[in-house]
Amino acid sequence: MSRNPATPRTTVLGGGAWGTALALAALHAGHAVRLWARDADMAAAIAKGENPRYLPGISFDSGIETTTDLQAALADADCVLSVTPAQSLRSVLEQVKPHMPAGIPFVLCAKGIERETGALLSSIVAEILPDNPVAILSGPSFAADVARGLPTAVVVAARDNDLAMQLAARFSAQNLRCYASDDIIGVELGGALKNVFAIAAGAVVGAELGASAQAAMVTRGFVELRRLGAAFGAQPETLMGLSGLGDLMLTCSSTQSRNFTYGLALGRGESLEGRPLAEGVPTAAIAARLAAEHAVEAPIISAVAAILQGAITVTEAVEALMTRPLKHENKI
Ligand SMILES: NC(=O)C1=CN([C@@H]2O[C@H](COP(=O)(O)OP(=O)(O)OC[C@H]3O[C@@H](n4cnc5c(N)ncnc54)[C@H](O)[C@@H]3O)[C@@H](O)[C@H]2O)C=CC1
Ligand SMILES: O=C(CO)COP(=O)(O)O
Repeated sequence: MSRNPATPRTTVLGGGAWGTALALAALHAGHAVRLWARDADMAAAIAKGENPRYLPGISFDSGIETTTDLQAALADADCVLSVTPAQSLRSVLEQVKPHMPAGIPFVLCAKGIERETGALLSSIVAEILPDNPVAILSGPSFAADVARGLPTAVVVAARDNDLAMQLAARFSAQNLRCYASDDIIGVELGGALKNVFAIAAGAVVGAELGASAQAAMVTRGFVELRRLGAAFGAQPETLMGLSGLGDLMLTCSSTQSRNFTYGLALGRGESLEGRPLAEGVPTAAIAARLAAEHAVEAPIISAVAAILQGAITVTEAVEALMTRPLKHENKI
């Protein structure tokens, strides 16, 4: 179907909770929206105004055009939002590459680091789609809140500040406020690593160690985020913002977070089989390796990785963290 060239034409890759919510947000911002889902039933349901698997109980405006055909999805797009899980990005990009219009922004909305290589997602885009500017959309934003039209603020980062401003304006609408940033690395790291600390915070709560321990875990996790940020060249103030402190506040304290509830299950000793996507699981392992390679002290990230590997228990991890050598609080 041809679309009005004056209307922003946004293509969303991914028919999960966040892809659906962002497609709706783009629709509400006045865009013509096409959503690609690999699953035909999912595509059909979203076109009808529901996503019973990932956004149960929420019905929304139909008006999102859906397809399982990637070429058709990308045909006349002028901006692409990439909303499949972090570990699938490389394979999705290989499929996207032959059909991707040159020069249009590719906006990453997943939160994670590639498990196999340690590559930041933006560098995978730069490698596979060298002719498309990459941007990152991140910040404290539960899909269900955005799909319900509740007020939410996020940040959009691009290396080129003008592009970041254009994208922030493009996706802002009455109840979605987008700030701009030129710090891709900081925004990316904040989004990826908060998931690891959400697992840690959930584990503390699940093990009934108390609200004080939860606050300590999140605060010291934030120190590790700032240390890794410094090692990777992130701007420190970025991590004090929405994709950093803001997303830690949200996901380290709410049972709406899949990473927090994954940690809860860990702390309670419950089964971890068949749980919803928890991006912090693969990211913890690779973040622990990256921290070691960059000589960054990151005992919480290492502890989460070791717990997930089955090498230590939550109780052992907390005991080890509590008995580390005493130190000055502000030595980043
Ligand atoms: N749900 C939320 O509140 C938010 C999620 N995010 C991030 O967005 C990303 C996606 O999360 P959700 O949509 O919530 O996950 P989800 O589990 O609800 O949906 C994931 C979707 O990706 C599809 N998918 C998985 N592998 C694929 C592949 N190889 N090719 C094509 N499609 C594939 C699945 O079929 C599913 O439709 C994650 O990185 C998450 O951290 C970011 C902000 C908010
Ligand atoms: O990233 C999110 C909110 O900002 C969603 O968190 P979860 O993936 O833990 O549900």
